[in-house]
Amino acid sequence: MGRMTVNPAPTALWPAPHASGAVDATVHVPGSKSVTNRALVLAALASEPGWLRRPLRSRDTLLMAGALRALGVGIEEGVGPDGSGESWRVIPAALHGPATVDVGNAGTVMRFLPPVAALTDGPVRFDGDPRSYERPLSGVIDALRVLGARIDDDGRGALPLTVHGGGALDGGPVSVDASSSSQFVSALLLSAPRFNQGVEVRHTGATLPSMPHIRMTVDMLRAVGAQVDTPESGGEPGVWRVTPGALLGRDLTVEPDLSNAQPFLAAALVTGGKVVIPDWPARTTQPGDRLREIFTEMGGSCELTERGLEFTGSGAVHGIDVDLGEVGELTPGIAAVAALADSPSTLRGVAHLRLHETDRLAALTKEINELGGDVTETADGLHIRPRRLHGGVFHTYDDHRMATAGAIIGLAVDGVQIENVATTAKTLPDFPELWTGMLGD
Ligand SMILES: O=C(O)C1=C[C@@H](OP(=O)(O)O)[C@@H](O)[C@H](O)C1
Ligand SMILES: C=C(OP(=O)(O)O)C(=O)O
Repeated sequence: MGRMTVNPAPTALWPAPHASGAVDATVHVPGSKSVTNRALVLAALASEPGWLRRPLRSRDTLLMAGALRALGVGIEEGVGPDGSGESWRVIPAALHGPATVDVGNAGTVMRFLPPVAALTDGPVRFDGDPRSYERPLSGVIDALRVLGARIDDDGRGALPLTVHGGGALDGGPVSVDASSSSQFVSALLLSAPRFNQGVEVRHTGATLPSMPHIRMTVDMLRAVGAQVDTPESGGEPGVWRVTPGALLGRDLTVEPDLSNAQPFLAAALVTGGKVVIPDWPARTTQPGDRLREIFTEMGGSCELTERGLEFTGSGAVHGIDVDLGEVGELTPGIAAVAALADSPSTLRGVAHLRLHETDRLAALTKEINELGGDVTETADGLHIRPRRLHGGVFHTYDDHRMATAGAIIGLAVDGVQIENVATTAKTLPDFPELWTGMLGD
């Protein structure tokens, strides 16, 4: 079992609202973290300014924007060309060091930015939350060294570290074991159009999690004019190639974060109610789109209409046996629903979650069991046998998805208190307001 990160500061307890009946609400979910942070990097590396509309403003994306600004990129508040508000104008500029980057505990910032830093003309120091020192990064560090970068770290292949930008990077072929995080592959691909020789990334590990997130990287690169060859476009299995070339400045509207839609859909499922999520994309690479299928198997039904995704619970919640390797970030919310189901569940393919914001397998097991549940860890996931749960404190370990998982359980179980609900600010700062708004609708 891995180590759970514990916030040493005493933090407030949030009484998770108990649902008195079936929810019936429309919830506007803010923009996708994964899309916003990729769009910021690509816009910063482009050869002309671009627009980002309805960007997510959360801890992870503000850290990304702050880091790019520290490297010289202009990111201004603005009104988009169509007059809509809530936009960022990204103005690329020569990338400079020295600079300091705070990654917080954002996987996207700690993995996507070292390749960008290698293109600057000076030292860029990376630091972050204590947990960021424990999260895997060696795939990015080792690969960048092979591609020509100079990096000082303390020998652990992790944060903190300094990338000594040389004004350019050779690029070329590189092998990486991305079995601990798909973000290693995404990181190398995102900056590769700016490497002298582009990149050829060959994944060498036995497994590769979160493929939809790699597809998101490829799609977004292509949308700004990059040439990318992938295993899916007829290339070799496990090999991605990016050709060097200039990137376009685009006008991109960010989709709602479908993984952050999860607790609201779960609310419809566990209360036998209905939730509508406006602007659910008809086609997307976001892993949260798989919820339509997973939560249907668990007892709900859904329909994409002109109002958005209309999701309805039947009143029954069923267990599920599912491999979540492609959609690991959905695991905490699925585990919460599974703990309230009428039959056991097996969640598989997510061993790498032990190195996410916290050890999510250990944290879910401990917190659900402390409310009276019966969860056991397996080598790559969880067995969940539903039991009658009781109230108590649900600890979050600085993990936004633990907080939302606890809130789902609180809908059905009286007296659940979430410790440090404010940790949802990592990707969804408005969570408590959206949650109580949904219940009051
Ligand atoms: O590239 C991305 O935006 C992400 C990739 C996934 O990371 P891992 O492959 O490390 O699980 C996912 O869990 C994370 O929330 C976001
Ligand atoms: C794993 C996650 O985040 P990160 O981008 O920090 O890896 C997550 O949001 O579930």
